[in-house]
Amino acid sequence: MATLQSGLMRGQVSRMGSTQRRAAMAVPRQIAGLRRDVSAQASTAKFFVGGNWKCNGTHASVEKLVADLNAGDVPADIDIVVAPPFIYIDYVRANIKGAYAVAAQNCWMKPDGAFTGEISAEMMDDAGVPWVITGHSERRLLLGESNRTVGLKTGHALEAGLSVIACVGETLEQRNGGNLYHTLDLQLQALFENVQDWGKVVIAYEPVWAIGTGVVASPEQAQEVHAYVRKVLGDRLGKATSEGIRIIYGGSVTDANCAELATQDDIDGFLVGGASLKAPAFINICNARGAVKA
Ligand SMILES: O=C(CO)COP(=O)(O)O
Repeated sequence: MATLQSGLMRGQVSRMGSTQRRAAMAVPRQIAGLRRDVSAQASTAKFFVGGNWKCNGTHASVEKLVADLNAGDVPADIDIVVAPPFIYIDYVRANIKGAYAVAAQNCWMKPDGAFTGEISAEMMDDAGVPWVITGHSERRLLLGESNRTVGLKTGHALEAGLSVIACVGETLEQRNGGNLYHTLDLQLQALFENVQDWGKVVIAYEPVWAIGTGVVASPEQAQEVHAYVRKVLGDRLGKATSEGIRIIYGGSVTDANCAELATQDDIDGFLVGGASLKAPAFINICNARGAVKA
């Protein structure tokens, strides 16, 4: 229990239900040591906050969320992107203020054709949607998207002119089985095989065990993985490129835990699920580092 407590934010455990507590107890605070020295690199990137609304909302609730986001003060010197369900994207795009860009939560990997139910990156570009999320763990795990599929979608979206938030992250079984870095290596390799222009890619590290569980990675746990990802990027792309790529953290981020996470050298922002549906919390997360207001 001491290990669990020390790995979580203060007060978090007492607010959890029993299922969440069990999940939290299975999360080791100390993960296997890094295979390489990662201390030589640090981020120079602009802070980035994404709100992934997932499959949530009604027209009425989306209208209210947009109005509430429009009423809030957010920093002018960061990037903020919200990802509504497809059917509400155009409404949000047309009505949200300029501080926020919109994203789709998925895209297809061909421009057009007989792909019933899919929406292509070209269509998003045509409809004024500049961002897309690829490789979210819910699509990997619930819809069977492989590393290869995620790589192809990411590469295709970039070629179609979109910017991409590409998600990586391990399950609890992978972490506990000592496969954290191997899992990340394979996920990143699929991106290396398909991405030409890294200037339009944000990487979201989202440990599956932290998504929607209330069990946030500790700042040290998140930093350790972010530093590893940046080192891998640096080895493949060069130090200057890797330092400019945003590596953001997702998994039970709230306005209570974001400030401490944001102090870590290699945490360049957040991808927020549940808390992005509440405007005051999301606005507070956008202000996690404190900055000049828009
Ligand atoms: O999956 C996530 C963002 O993409 C994280 O979700 P939660 O913030 O609800 O844990």
